[in-house]
Amino acid sequence: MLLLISPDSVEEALDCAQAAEHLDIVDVKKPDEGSLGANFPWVIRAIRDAVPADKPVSATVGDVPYKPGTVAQAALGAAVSGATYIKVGLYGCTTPEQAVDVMRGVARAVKDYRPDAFVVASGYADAHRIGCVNPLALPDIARRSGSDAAMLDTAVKDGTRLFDHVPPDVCAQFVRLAHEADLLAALAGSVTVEDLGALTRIGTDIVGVRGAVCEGGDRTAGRIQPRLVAAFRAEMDRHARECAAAVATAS
Ligand SMILES: O=C[C@H](O)COP(=O)(O)O
Repeated sequence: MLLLISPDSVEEALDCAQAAEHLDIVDVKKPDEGSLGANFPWVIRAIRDAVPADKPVSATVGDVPYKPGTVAQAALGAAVSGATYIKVGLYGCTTPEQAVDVMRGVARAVKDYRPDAFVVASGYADAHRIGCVNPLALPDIARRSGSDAAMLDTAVKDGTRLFDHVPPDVCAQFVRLAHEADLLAALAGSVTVEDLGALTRIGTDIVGVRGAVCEGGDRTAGRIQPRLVAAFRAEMDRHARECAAAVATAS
């Protein structure tokens, strides 16, 4: 499982750089503009310059409306600024067709510019609270639009977590659907170390985290702490070892 950490500024990205050996993807966002709030192009550029060259930089394009042209242009802006993972939160899409429209535009805009870019279609585990597409529709939306990964995050950061809205067995179904479509499955949403066992067992490819590695567990007032990133990674590695041992024993 890959670890994606979301700094909100160049300063926090430098903290991530200190913990670079423990993480896999640096994900630029602006949490005060929403769950997948988009940051400024110059912040993405500065963060790309600040983190080691072998760490991919991801950027969120926002909790986007159903405006395929606008979103495609914004996604290209993130790619031009140096992000190679482009994450789009399909907040304003109420049907799978709308979501496919948006993601098709994003995939084309981004991959015409940079064919090796990685496009992530993100829905929300608490979609029922905001009226957007159902979480289990995401893998098919990602497949039909030419995206590379299907993701879930939570839209409302009120202390509830991914599994409060989409229990582990349904997340497992999400991962299965993504894998059947040849996509990576990414899961996030106030994930804590307590969730890592289940996330590992169900075969999650990417876990996205911010709050759990911020001081006091506070994703808005707290700042990312390199020691918390290291501790989180150590727990991920422990679960990966336990899972591998259980598989070996069973076979
Ligand atoms: O992409 C992942 C998000 O940054 C998750 O943030 P969170 O762990 O604070 O919900």
